[in-house]
Amino acid sequence: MVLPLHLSESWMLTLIAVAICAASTFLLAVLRFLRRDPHVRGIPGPVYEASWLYGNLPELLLSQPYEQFVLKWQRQYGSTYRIKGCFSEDLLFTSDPATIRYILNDPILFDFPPSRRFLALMLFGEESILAQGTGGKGHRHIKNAFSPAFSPARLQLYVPFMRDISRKAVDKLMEQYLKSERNNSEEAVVDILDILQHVTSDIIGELAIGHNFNATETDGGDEIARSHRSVVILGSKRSKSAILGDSLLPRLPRPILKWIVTLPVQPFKTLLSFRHMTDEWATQLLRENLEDEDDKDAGLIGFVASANKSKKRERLTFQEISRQTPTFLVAGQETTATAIGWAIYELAKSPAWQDQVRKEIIEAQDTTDSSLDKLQYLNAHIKESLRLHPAVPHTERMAFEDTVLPLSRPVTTDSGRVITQLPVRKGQTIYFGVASYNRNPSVWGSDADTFDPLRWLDGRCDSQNLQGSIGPYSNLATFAGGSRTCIGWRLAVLEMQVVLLELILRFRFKINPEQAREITSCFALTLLPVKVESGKSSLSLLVQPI
Ligand code: HEM
Repeated sequence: MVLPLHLSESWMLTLIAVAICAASTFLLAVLRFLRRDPHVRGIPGPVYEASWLYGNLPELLLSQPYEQFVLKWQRQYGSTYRIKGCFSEDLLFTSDPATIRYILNDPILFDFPPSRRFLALMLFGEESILAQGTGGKGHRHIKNAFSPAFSPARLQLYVPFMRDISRKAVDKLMEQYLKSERNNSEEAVVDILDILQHVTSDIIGELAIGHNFNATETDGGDEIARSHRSVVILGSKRSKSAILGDSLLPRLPRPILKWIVTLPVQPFKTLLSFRHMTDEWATQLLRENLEDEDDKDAGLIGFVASANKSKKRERLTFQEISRQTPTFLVAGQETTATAIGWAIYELAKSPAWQDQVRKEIIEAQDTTDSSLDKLQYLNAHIKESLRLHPAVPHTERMAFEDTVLPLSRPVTTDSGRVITQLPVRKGQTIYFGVASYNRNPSVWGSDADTFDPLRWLDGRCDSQNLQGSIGPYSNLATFAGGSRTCIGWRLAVLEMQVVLLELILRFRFKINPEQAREITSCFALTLLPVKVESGKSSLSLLVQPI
């Protein structure tokens, strides 16, 4: 039988790709075996759940709730333990404040493993801040140039816009409420996840690139917003084969990889289409900015481009500016939607506390702009929510040289030796457990696992009373720290303040008793509070207008 040419070609290509992957799997397994680090291998950790092919990664990445295994392991083995990766690779997992500080604060010794940078490179281009290594000049150069665009004064300019979008979200919620069936208390079950995703999409679009996606009003927005959504959905699909793919693909030689990503398969098509679309948009935006001295409507990217024009030395290149467009859209949208979702979910769980937060907002004389920081209950709620539910629950670093990790507490190895520091070899992957650190009893006390916003008001979380201080915001690991500290953390907190304020004023949220047990934390690109049914995630709560 003769296959049509295009079909036979794509079959051939797929076969070659499969053969390459199989050969690399074998090579990788051999390499892993030869490079096993005796120090890390001797650290206690969960072996019983691990399979040779996937290691403990299915427990880490696919279990619901996400915390199920990481907290169990933390209780059992302490803040530093070993887990298994694909092909039985020894990976270190840590929530130890001393180790984390050491790792985050040395940008040359530790950075993303090549696999992470490769993903960013594919999706955003090599000039993206996420694709640049912290050991080189490029990362610092880009970060220094963009940081002023996220200053408190600059972000305040966008508060009226954020309020505007939040009020559109209120209207949308009301529309859905009116369409839904109500119970005797006039409450209706409404899924708030899509609305939050549209709100944060609109805000990041306007802030980053001065473009209104109009996602909240139109339930999805324009072509770029929809393409961005497809990327988020693609990234959130988790499975054992995705785990294997994530482990294998980035290790293939660059030319083979470049060829593989051009294969006519849907995931690559989605990624490339998003990249082309945002590239085109950013190019047009920057051209306009170059021609127009006073282009005030070009968002943070335009602000940086204007500042760049007046620089005599160390100017950013066109790509160094434009490639941050897709980076900010992806890094800043889903994360913030997730964070707001968790904050509303926690309010819904505690009606009395919710009333207290609302009362404070109503009684405040001034809830505009900078006065948002004075709303102590609202801010305590935001901090506690970010502590217990970090949108990025763990991240990875690789040691680029042999080194010795400090430990704040001694670890007893499998052979019974007590160690107070841990030597690791060049190439060792270390998981930084953000969620585990934020719930580490050695840092936050024995009730670290309990949602208690009052801990932020009674001095328990003052720096001098905590065993560790890591991130840029309230000693939380939520926005990481060191050279890869989240550039958008102030924006995220401001967005949470504005959106929550508007929603709390207009609606009362309650847990729907029928779904109370079904909502769980699910790691799908970010850590979401959702019920997953037939592949669709939802966060349905009982909503009642005030
Ligand atoms: C609640 C919301 C957010 C959370 C929890 C969050 C969390 C994080 C974390 C943990 C990192 C470090 C990643 C790592 O080391 O592996 C990071 C980096 C980053 N975030 Fe955020 N983020 C949030 C919102 C935003 C926003 C609104 C933006 C908008 C621009 C943004 C842009 C970035 C960028 C560009 C980086 C890379 C920084 C670098 O490599 O130097 N994030 N974020």
